Amino acid sequence: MGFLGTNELRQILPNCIDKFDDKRIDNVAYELSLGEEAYLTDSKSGKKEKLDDKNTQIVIKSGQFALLLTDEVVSIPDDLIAFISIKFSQKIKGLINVSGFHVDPGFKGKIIFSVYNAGPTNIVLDKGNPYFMIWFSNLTSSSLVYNGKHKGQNSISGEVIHSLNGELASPNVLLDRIKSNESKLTNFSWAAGVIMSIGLGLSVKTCSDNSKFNEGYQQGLKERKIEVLIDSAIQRVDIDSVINDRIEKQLKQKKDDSKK
Ligand SMILES: Nc1ccn([C@H]2C[C@H](O)[C@@H](COP(=O)(O)OP(=O)(O)OP(=O)(O)O)O2)c(=O)n1
Repeated sequence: MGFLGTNELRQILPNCIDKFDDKRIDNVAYELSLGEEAYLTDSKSGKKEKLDDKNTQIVIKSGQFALLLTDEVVSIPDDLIAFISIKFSQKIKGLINVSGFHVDPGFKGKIIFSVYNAGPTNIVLDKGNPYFMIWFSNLTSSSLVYNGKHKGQNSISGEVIHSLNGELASPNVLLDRIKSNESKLTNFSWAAGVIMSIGLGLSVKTCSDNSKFNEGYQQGLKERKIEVLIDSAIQRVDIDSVINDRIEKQLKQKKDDSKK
């Protein structure tokens, strides 16, 4: 088993790649480009993107997955196996090839790359640009040829998209949630602070009202005690003797007056 070199690629690839272009041979690899379909996991519509002359770009946001369909239909000869990857210029930005790395002998169809943006920034890809690489290797003996469900694949199937549906706990989504929870917590702290201040003010006022009431009550109690004391003192004085005393004084006065 050995990888095919540049000259061997030039000989066999015109029969293996439907849109073969000699300029796409890159040493011992061939460059594959982004085709007409892509699916982004943060798609609002939940549908795949159709790329054409007007809609030429996709943006894979940081922390998002995407499915990318190649422009080329690849036909692997029965006596070869191929290996696929993403070019370094995209990898360095954080684009990771999550999907399989091999293409079976006898496979024919477009390749679907499942990728993840593990980088800190959005990654922009253009239709028709070469982002992928494929290497070919011969086998040491003959093998079974591929006859599975991906045979003849020409688009990103609903089944494949469905497998990526659901909530994606990407770092960016989590970061957004943390930020939103932080701002909710700040608002809650403000509201709690305001409520606590109002409560504190009310309880201080209630305490002061209570102490004023107590003061008034004690003062009233004192005055009432004094009234009771005065009343009892008055009651103790003998009213009759006072009246008698006055009558006697007046009688004596009259007597004195008549003598005169
Ligand atoms: N990123 C990739 C990787 C592989 N393939 C194609 C080429 C392979 O020959 C074929 C089957 O690969 P696997 O066996 O790894 O995939 P599955 O297990 O999904 O398919 P199957 O059930 O047919 O084995 O899928 C593809 O289109 N895109």
